[in-house]
Amino acid sequence: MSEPHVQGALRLGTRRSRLAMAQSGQVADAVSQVTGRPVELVEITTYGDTSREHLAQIGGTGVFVTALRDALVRGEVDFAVHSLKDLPTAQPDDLALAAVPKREDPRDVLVARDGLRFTDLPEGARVGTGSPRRMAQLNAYARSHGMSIETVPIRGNVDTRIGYVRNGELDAVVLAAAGLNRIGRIDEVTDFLPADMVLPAPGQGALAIECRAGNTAEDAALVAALSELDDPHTRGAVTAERSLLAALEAGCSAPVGALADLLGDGQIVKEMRLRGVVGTTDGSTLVQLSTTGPVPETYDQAMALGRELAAEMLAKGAAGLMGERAH
Ligand SMILES: NCc1[nH]cc(CCC(=O)O)c1CC(=O)O
Repeated sequence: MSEPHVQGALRLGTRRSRLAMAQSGQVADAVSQVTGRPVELVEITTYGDTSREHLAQIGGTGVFVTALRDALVRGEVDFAVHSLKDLPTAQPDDLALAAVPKREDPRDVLVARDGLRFTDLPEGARVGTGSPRRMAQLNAYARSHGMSIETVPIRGNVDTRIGYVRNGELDAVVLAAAGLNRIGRIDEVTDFLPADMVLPAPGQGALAIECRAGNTAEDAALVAALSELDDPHTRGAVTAERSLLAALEAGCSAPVGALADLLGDGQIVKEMRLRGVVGTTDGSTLVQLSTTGPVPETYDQAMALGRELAAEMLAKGAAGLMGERAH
């Protein structure tokens, strides 16, 4: 049940987690600025928040998103903020991805005991992550560098995960830099994992602002107002990354990493590079490829880059490495 809302206020549907509240609060301020209207937060519980199952088992795709989308479609809220990496690649017709604001640091990070960096982890170190993508790449890195680590499937919110390190159950956990930044805990990072070691999830570090697609004049006006918060560079990059994911027919719990970035000579941007990886969680097999093309001028061109890389990855056996569960 939502409270009767303040006259003129926009209702922002949000999950209750600290991360969701932090990112919704930041977007609420920005939306207030561009629309001149107050924004009120409406808390919504999603299946991903209440289920104790491992994400990979409950299917991953969309578990954090569905309840927010339902509230949007029912008209209980006016817009929602998602972590883009949690958003399924198929966009429902009745909803619009009105804005993708400028992306934060897309990297994964390590929070380890005693300030340890990944390469300093001792023999047999227990590294917590519920993500098959992170497991695959960290285990592959460890194998090829003569390290022995044990990846331990965990889940829970950011506080819970860091708690496993603080209480000594695990030597380290892997998280997204962006999430830690947003909740003010970036100081606890002991190692920023470079993209050539661990490619982040497609869209990691970016937010998505979603609203109804605009069947009424009011909805259309909101799409237009929210689109002022869109960052075209971020949107181009995440469009390529998500196109790769979609073309691999993988969901957000699949072991797929992707990152698009711009390559240049000093200030002159020359090309967009898209890197992608898929692998088995034990790290014994990885398909990791990169492609470059002209900086896309349209989202169709960005999508074409993603599809092109997906085709190359599929030709190298990527399909056989997906659909695998966390354990
Ligand atoms: N799957 C949960 C989730 N969704 C978005 C983020 C972090 C913020 C982001 O990537 O934008 C996280 C936590 C994490 O992976 O550490």
